[in-house]
Amino acid sequence: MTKTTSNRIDVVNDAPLLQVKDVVTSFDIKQKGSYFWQKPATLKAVNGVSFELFAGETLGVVGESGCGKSTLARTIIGLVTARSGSIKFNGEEMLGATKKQMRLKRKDIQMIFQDPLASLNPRMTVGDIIAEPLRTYYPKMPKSEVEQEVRAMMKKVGLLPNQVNRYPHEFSGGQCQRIGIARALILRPKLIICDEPVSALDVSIQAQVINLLQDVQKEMGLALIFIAHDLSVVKHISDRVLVMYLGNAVELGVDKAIYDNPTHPYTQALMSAVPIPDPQIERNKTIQLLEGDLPSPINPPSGCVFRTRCPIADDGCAQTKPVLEGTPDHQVACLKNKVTQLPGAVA
Ligand SMILES: Nc1ncnc2c1ncn2[C@@H]1O[C@H](COP(=O)(O)OP(=O)(O)OP(=O)(O)O)[C@@H](O)[C@H]1O
Repeated sequence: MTKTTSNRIDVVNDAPLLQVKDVVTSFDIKQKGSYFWQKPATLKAVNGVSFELFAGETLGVVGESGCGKSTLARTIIGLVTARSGSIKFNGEEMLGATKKQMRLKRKDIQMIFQDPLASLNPRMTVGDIIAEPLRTYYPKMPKSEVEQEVRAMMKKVGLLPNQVNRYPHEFSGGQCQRIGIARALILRPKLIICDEPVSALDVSIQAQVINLLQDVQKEMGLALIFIAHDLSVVKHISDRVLVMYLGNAVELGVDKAIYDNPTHPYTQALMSAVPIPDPQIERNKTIQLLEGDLPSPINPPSGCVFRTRCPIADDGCAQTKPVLEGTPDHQVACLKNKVTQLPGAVA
């Protein structure tokens, strides 16, 4: 796979399509062994995350399991409600929007899920699955037009239009993900949130699905939020990357800054595990292993949440919580390591 150049579309005034500011999403958790009169504990799955996304741009979101990537995605699309913060889409606030307002916005924001087969209704034909959003939002659209749209979309995503009456179980994992993509695209959204869209697929199929996403992104001017464990995949597809740890954004920057100059000790550890195509460099590199377990998000460490596993933390890191700071192209939330712009590191 070769890296494509940025798809970002410079819109009037360069206004962001999506503005996420200080978003906190928490869950009330009844702890094991607690009495019924005891208040549930609060688990902050997303703890004050902020970023902006522009039309046509791809933001990769990385971090180990349980760091809040999916909850962030589900909060943006409105499947869970944020406790506080602001999420603006096209300049309009989505938090606190009425159901009717939210329904209209949902037309422009779609989601693709990790398990392609499980995310499709097994009792519906592929044609009905892809057509469902059209029927919901345009109930008066003539049947023949719906059929035409569905067949055209199947073709666009590499499915045979004559498979329209088949059921999801008759398709491979990669084909099921194409069905999910067709369904997400049928309303011509502006943003697609892809939550680990290729993790469940064979490596050989992953590249096909990613290339398809990139092709439709270019053609339709889509913005993508791409959540993944595989940092190589994120590098290939992203214009910018957000690194999360225990519900917090610890580093945010253009892909070159994050991959060539990882600055937060957590990002450095993640990046050290990414395979390098040159066998000699790969053989000689040191993988930074993270000591200790991920702390419980119910009882996170004071100050910097990464300090309990950080090789460079000192007493000060327990006192002050770092915030993202740096340049527009590269920001880091660390009290010890600050962004240094390497000559030529950032385009
Ligand atoms: N509905 C829920 N109720 C209670 N806790 C939840 C809920 N959803 C997520 N969590 C908790 O929130 C934290 C973040 O979970 P989330 O699924 O967002 O992380 P993730 O980074 O997407 O992980 P993964 O990569 O494994 O999907 C975890 O501690 C998880 O247990």
